[in-house]
Amino acid sequence: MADVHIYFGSQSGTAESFSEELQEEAEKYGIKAEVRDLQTFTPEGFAANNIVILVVATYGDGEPTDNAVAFHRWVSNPKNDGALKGQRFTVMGLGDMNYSRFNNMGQLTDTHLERMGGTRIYKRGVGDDSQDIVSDFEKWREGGLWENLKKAVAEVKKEGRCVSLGESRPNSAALEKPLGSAVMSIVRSSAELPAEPDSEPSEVAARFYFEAEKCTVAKVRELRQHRSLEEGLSTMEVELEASGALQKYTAGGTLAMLPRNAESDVSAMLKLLGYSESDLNKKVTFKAAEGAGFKIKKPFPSPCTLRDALYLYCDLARAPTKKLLSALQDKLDAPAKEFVGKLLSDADALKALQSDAVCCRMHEFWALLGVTGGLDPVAFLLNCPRQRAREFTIASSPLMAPKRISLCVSLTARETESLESMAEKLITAGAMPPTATAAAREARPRFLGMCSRYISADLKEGDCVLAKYHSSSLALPSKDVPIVMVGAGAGVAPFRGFWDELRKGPQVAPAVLFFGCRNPAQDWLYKDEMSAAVKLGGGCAALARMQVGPKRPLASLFTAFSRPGEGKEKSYVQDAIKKQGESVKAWVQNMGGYVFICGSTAMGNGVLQALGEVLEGGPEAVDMLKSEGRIVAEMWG
Ligand SMILES: Cc1cc2nc3c(=O)[nH]c(=O)nc-3n(C[C@H](O)[C@H](O)[C@H](O)COP(=O)(O)O)c2cc1C
Repeated sequence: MADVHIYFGSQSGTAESFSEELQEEAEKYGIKAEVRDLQTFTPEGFAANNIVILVVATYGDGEPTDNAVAFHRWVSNPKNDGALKGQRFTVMGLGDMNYSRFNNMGQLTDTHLERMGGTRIYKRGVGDDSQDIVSDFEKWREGGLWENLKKAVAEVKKEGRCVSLGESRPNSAALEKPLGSAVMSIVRSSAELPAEPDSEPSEVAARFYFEAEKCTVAKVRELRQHRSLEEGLSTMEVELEASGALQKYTAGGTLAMLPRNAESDVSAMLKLLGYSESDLNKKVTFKAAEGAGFKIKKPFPSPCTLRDALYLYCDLARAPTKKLLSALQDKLDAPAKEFVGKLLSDADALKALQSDAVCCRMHEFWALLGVTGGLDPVAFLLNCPRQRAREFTIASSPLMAPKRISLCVSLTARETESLESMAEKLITAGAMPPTATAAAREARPRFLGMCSRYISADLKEGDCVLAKYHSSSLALPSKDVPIVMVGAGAGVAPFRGFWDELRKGPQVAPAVLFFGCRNPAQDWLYKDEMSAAVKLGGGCAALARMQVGPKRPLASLFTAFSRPGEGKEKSYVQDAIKKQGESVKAWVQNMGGYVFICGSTAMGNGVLQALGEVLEGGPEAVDMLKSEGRIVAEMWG
């Protein structure tokens, strides 16, 4: 039995990979650790552990990740008080400071474990994904975790747990063989494939592929008046046919969608793996290396084509991870093998390679290393970082469009940093050949976001994508109270769904929209629809009565343009809020209204600050309204 059990609650894989790092590092300290997915948690199995580390992320609005729901229910239940008597624990929580319930799960897990009788052996860690979550995790690990764990392990060995636990069985997940024991087949036709044994997803990130719905793209259109991919200017509306569980979607909810790698990344990777374009239709499957008889863990749904494996399930837009390098190292020729060995033993060099600012792509790394082919395809496909689904706020309402979900997606684009300084660091560390400097000087194309690039440049009507729906805190209240919506750019997405819902509903209290963009002639998204949703005559009752045609649900529209053109004064949505300060105060504080904010973090924080200036009670009033769920902000970037 392991000395320490590391459980993770993870949605997109960060908590899972941090747990794996802890397991690996524990070995250096002579501690036997084992990682477990909270999905496989059973009360008896969990309670039987002497020392546990919980690495848990927070999702939704302060909620557990999908794989931690059952665990969270169990630890929250006061009936289970005392069930963990004598267990030693520590918690690392992952979250994002932009959410009002920052790190809620880390905090609650820590409190519940103590309430249930556990003993905290080391302080709770707090990771903030809006800043540098990797450094937060490192600081927590290095601030005394290992000393305290060693002490706890020695105590347990000497004194035992000191509590009778009754009958307890280890978690069945621990008995399964690891993924490393799988082998891959790649053949021309499905008929040649060996039978696949029963299997399940290997990692949290891979679970999405098995659970998501396949949906057809019904429509793709540019929403900006001026589009230029070269300048990184594009905002697309995507309409997806809502299949299966997606038909239960709500306005303001979240849709996670899986992107595809760019063709150039796949072509370069095919060569490195010893394949060519003509192999893309070959079928790939996995089976256990030691023969049938136990379940294997699948990296992605198979049998599938090599095309899907490379385009959909592998993330080729990032540098290799430690896991992938370790898996490939043995089959590399010298000197690449030695360079990779050096890289694996040097945390700073690895960090430089994986820096978000540089964004070194998978094939760029191998080119700098001087490797042009011969990578082991089985090790690559099993261990390559998985492609993550990207989340978007839904821009439609099921009341108006029950079978179609719209998304509004702006292209993420920025100048790419050169690879040169990263290559120099790795050369100095002995983890790259000196020839890398010249190769690293070559110009690189502009950095484009993985999913927004795919949508802007590649997605077509009739394509099929994998998508999954999640509810969110952006939802209209059931009461008839004022609604203040504030969105800039693609941040208008949920409000398009909202004005459609308001059009169908009985709302009498005013609903107003503050909308911001750069230039009204170039990027005013949904301009016609938005204008057609606003009451005529600035809300004048007499004019409203005269109105014909569909209901106009918005009492007012306030616009702000940050680059309005020569001679015109620029303004931002926060300026418009301040200008309408008295009305905003009356809607929110006198009439019990709600404020919804959606868009970039900079814009959202500016709006929150402006609200702090116009509302009675200042920033404290804003905090109070946030905690009551009457100011809801969804921010990104
Ligand atoms: C849709 C969504 C909702 C989130 N909600 C919260 C939240 O309420 N509180 C919080 O602190 N962090 C929240 N986060 C941030 C995640 O907890 C954070 O990014 C974490 O590192 C993810 O870990 P994982 O990759 O293991 O799932 C949210 C992230 C997403 C994408």
